[in-house]
Amino acid sequence: MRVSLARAVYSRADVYILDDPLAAVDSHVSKHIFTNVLGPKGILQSRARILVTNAVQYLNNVDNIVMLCDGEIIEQSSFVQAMEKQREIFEFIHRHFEDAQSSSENSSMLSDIEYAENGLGKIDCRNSSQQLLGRTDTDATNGAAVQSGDTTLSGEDRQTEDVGRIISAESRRKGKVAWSTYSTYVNASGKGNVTMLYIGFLLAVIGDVCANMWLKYWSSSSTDTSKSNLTSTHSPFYYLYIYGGIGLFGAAISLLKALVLWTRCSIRASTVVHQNMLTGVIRSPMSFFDTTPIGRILNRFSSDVESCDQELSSEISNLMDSLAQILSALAIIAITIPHLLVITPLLAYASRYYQKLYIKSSRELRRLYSTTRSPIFAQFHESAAGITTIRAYSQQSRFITENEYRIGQNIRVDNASLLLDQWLAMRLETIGNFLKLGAAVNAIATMHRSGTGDGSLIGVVISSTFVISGATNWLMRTISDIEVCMTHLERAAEYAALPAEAANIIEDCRPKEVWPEKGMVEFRNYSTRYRNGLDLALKDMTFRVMPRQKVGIVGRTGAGKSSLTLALFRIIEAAGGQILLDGEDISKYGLFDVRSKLSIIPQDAVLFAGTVRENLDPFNNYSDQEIWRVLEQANLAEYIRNKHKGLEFMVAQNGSNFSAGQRQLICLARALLKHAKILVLDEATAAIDNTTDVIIQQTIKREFKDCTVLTIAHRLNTVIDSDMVLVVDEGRLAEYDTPQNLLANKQSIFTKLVEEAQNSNA
Ligand SMILES: Nc1ncnc2c1ncn2[C@@H]1O[C@H](COP(=O)(O)OP(=O)(O)OP(=O)(O)O)[C@@H](O)[C@H]1O
Repeated sequence: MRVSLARAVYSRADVYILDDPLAAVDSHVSKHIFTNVLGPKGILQSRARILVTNAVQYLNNVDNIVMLCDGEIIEQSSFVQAMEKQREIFEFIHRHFEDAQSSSENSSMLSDIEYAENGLGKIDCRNSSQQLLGRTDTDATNGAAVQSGDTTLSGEDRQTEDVGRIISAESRRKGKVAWSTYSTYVNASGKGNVTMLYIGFLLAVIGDVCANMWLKYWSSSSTDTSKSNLTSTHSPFYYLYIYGGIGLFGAAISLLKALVLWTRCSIRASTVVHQNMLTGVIRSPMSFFDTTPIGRILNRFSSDVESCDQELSSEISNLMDSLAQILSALAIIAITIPHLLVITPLLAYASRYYQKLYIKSSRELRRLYSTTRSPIFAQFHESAAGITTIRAYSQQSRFITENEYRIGQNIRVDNASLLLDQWLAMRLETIGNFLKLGAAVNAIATMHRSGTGDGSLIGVVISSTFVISGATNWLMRTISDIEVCMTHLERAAEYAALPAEAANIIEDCRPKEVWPEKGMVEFRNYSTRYRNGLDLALKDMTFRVMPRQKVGIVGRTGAGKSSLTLALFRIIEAAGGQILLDGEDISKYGLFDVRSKLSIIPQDAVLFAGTVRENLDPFNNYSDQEIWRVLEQANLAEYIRNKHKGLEFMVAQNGSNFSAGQRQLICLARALLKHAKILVLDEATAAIDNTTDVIIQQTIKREFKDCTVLTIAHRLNTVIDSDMVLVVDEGRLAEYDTPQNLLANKQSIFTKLVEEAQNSNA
């Protein structure tokens, strides 16, 4: 968020629209942002600012407040007017402070600890608006303090960004395609299918030779009879029928070959290659997705797979056809004028020489073509995803230029490939012409020697040399194209062999159905990092959460709170130490067994394209009644009911037809439905207004009273009545105690966080 904000600030626009920039940051940072950037004395003071926010505490510092309800503006006024009129805005602000106070009052901590003693000053909801009205803006000292605090934060941030931006360069192999890639394709096609194809190929060669030899026999028998003035013993239909029969045989073989190739080998190979690739990517650890742009993955799944789907099979078909033509023509020459074969090795050698030169460049060019395509996909994906930002900053021309540049780079490679094709074609044509010349000279010499010469024989030989010339040309290109296509298969196979996460299920070591029965969570000297080469995100953490305890996890932005939950789900694996659930080390179980036992409402709530029902219950395990019950509990039932189609209402891709808050509520409903023994709430209500938040908090308390709940929160009021509070600081466990004890210690980080929250609310 801070990076987006910085980008916005430096765009120097006239109007700034800031969509809840304070939602996912702690109170310290949010106050800093408001004071130094968005507020009346901030950097943007001379610019028009439209701030979309739930952060009610800043409303007295804005010029105009617009309140929306059900898509309509229900009130619009300055803060002072709104307080005087005491209508919707007043009610909303009032409710916010009432809720804040009631959640504070609910907490045992607040009843035990004298707030006044800590110098925090209780918020009086009756006076809240007056407090807001009378509040002077952040003074210079405060601002300075915040600023000094942020210097460290910016430092951290820069460091984080540097690391976060590391995108691994796309690998590009060099040299020959390994034989293992060919065998991968043969195995994917199915060995039985390949054998059938091979037999079909041999039969096609035999059919071709027979057809040509029959033609020769036919024409020579008519020459013989005319020479000896005899009538042929067979009618022309005899020859024609047999020739037709051979032709039919050839056609049947071709059909069989095509069927085997296209309906068995090709489809099977494509399915297997795609499936393996998909499995490889889906099973990849998070570090892969962190370092691989989505466009690169899309490129492999589109153009590389397309090449396996379409090009490769048609090239194999071409290869078989041209090879069959060459072999049958060679067989005819060998039977008729064998000494002509002497020149064929020479010509074959010359063709192969040029083909080898060609393939070296062509293969690398194709690899380069594939790697220069990925940035086009990546940039296109990035542009489509950030279209609103691009338009808002009028950066269309920059993105178009960049797109053109990337396409240009790709076309340059394509152009070089086309030129290379012409280079090869010219050389192969010349070689073919030498063969034709050799055959013609040979025929004339033979006729000259014998004085007569067998016309039919010479005709067959010359036509065979024409076939050899054309087919050799075609064969050389096809061999090259197959190798080039194999570079795509090589790329696909590379994704199929990506390093995978731990096994989903370890058959020899599966937890009991009821595990974790109690819900005890224990971290023992646990450390983790996002990937090799990065600093530890969590360092030597040791703590224990007792069954049914409610633990609030707090800390500054970037302290490591979310990493803690990722570690629990084994999204990132341990660099040292252990995590135990009910005393069992989670690393010994398969990932499915661990993850299916936990529930999470994540910071970025994820919804999938499909119906509301599918999003809540993808495996169809629950009845409609149960689903409505959890929707009711999540305060969403009315909204979904109003959608007419109810549970069948379609959720758009990424849940884009739901607001951020509603997406979180659907995740809450999902967790309520699953009702796992351990629930993790990662800023689960960051995008939800305070009143709904209070309802949700009550629901969670009621419904998960028998469960262990770990709550990560920036709004401290949501964790202040937890059984325990765990403070994370720079990846370390800084404090772990009851909120009462932590607040009793004026030096504790938790006390400071609460003070900051109170200050920003005051
Ligand atoms: N995918 C990632 N790759 C590399 N480093 C990461 C990644 N995600 C987080 N980090 C780093 O790990 C550290 C802890 O981040 P984490 O997201 O756990 O913090 P947090 O306390 O949850 O922050 P916030 O309150 O903003 O959500 C930070 O230094 C962050 O830069």
